[in-house]
Amino acid sequence: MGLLCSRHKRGNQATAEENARAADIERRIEQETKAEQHIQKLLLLGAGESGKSTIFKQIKLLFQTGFDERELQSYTSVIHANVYQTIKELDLSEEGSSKYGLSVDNKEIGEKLSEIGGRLDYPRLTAKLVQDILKIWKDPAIQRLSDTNYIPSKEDVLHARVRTTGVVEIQFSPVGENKKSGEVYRLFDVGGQRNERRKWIHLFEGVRAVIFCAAISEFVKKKFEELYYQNVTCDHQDRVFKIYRTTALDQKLVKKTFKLVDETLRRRNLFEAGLL
Ligand SMILES: Nc1nc2c(ncn2[C@@H]2O[C@H](COP(=O)(O)OP(=O)(O)OP(=O)(O)O)[C@@H](O)[C@H]2O)c(=O)[nH]1
Ligand SMILES: [Mg+2]
Repeated sequence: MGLLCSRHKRGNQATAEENARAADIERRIEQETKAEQHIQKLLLLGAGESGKSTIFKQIKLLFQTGFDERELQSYTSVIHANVYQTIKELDLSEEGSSKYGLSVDNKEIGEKLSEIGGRLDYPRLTAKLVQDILKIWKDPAIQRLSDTNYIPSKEDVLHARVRTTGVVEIQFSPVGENKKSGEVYRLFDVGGQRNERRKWIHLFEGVRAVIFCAAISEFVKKKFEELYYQNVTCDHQDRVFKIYRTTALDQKLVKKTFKLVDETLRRRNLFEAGLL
């Protein structure tokens, strides 16, 4: 833009100015490229609902600014939508958690209603069914969410579910007990739906590590490892293959896991630089 605007100026002065500006832009691009080189890019991959965005949110909470009031509030509509979408899951979630699951007495009703909700033709609404619906409505898990003053907590946001479309990124430097790692990471969160693939595939080659989110059994882990080593090409021999088990909802565990990822990558960097 700046270069185009100065076109109307006449004489050497304008040219000198233009040259200076062009040099300045070039210097800035160079600086930015150099700075970019220090950033380690990490890509979160995995099927839909495998917890990629949950990890992304945890990283934001752990190593970045977290959620401000507005962001928390913006999740209210998501959480309310989740209630309608997942009344079924409310009764199946973790034992004893009255916040995210229906109370034990109401589980059976929850199951019955969600089964009815899934039918193609609904039965006539009887007095008994209305009573059941009222009971569910009064459950603390539901009441809490319908309070007019309700503002989602961090935990609620972690439990909230929105399908990701496109690519979302965050840049951070992990902080340990009392010090920063020194590494700067850029984490990419992408959609797990098949039709999202074309939006992130270009990132694949440029990333330092792929963090694969999946519920993985010992058997699948072995198979995965076998396949990886059978298929690794010369170009990717410097890629590290490691499996860490974590629960995306458990902040402490995610922090520990990320520290391990950070350590592995830092050691790898030193090794590649010939320092180790
Ligand atoms: N019980 C349980 N639920 C989890 C765990 N991790 C994530 N969830 C929940 O499962 C859902 C996962 O959703 P996301 O993190 O949005 O999944 P995603 O991989 O980003 O999905 P897409 O964006 O559609 O590709 C959320 O409702 C989470 O709260 C976990 O370890 N245990
Ligand atoms: Mg997602």
